[in-house]
Amino acid sequence: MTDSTPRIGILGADGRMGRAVEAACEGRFDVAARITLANPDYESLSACDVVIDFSAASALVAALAYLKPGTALVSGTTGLSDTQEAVVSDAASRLPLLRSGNFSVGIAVLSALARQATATLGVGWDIEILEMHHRHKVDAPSGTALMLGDACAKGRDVSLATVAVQDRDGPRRDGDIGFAVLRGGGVYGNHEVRIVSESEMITLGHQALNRDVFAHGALSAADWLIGRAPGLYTMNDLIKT
Ligand SMILES: NC(=O)C1=CN([C@@H]2O[C@H](COP(=O)(O)OP(=O)(O)OC[C@H]3O[C@@H](n4cnc5c(N)ncnc54)[C@H](OP(=O)(O)O)[C@@H]3O)[C@@H](O)[C@H]2O)C=CC1
Ligand SMILES: O=C(O)C1=N[C@H](C(=O)O)C[C@H](O)C1
Repeated sequence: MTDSTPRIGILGADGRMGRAVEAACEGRFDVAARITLANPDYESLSACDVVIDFSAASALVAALAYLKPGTALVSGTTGLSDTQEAVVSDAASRLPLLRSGNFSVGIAVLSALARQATATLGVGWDIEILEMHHRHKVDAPSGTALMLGDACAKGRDVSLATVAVQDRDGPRRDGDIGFAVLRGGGVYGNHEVRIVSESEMITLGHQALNRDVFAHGALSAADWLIGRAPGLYTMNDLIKT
């Protein structure tokens, strides 16, 4: 480590992702703060150049108050309420903030393909999004599934909120974007977008083969984000530069 090695804070450091991030920091980042539920020393975040968050919505919201203006924040936590989403988005007026429901490059590409496919195909095709994750996952549908749903909705020029069906208990309506959720075992994260007509079905899919893909993606985002102007950034900003 040198004096110029960026100082990083890990929010949710003892979690599955927090541990993967800490391991991936080796030789690249100086881990200056580790925030856990047992030791929530948020003050230590004020000494960091960048904070990586894979924790819980309440922890993310609590941490915001301790970040000095200009501290880069990379957040992957999913399952925020609308109110929590608004609080976090507001923080982008004083922090460079990059958020994504998925830090893999493969999902960024899948998302672009899903948008392109739904824009090209138009009406007459039904969209269903399937996801499977490990048995411990708290939120459903996953942040990634919602991102993919949003990409499909944008392809159709509609708002996802008006067409999303998360708990189907009746017939499908034209224009619905349906979500199906599976949980079990140790699955890192599988996602499929199915686009189906009366005669054919397109399946666009992605499987995460380990958790490191998310950790390395988040650290690439951290490298890119340090020193940028306050604002809300996404993986697309990183990929296109
Ligand atoms: N964007 C992406 O690419 C990815 C996003 N994620 C998301 O990241 C989040 C974390 O996932 P994962 O690591 O699997 O979950 P874990 O439950 O393994 O980790 C979360 C950690 O945060 C801790 N925590 C909870 N509340 C607080 C708090 N108030 N202060 C400090 N620490 C707290 C938990 O402590 P305790 O265990 O004691 O409850 C736990 O150690 C989820 O929202 C998940 O969806 C996950 C993978 C990739
Ligand atoms: O909780 C997880 O594990 C994951 N969560 C993210 C999500 O909600 O999409 C990303 C990835 O699929 C793993």
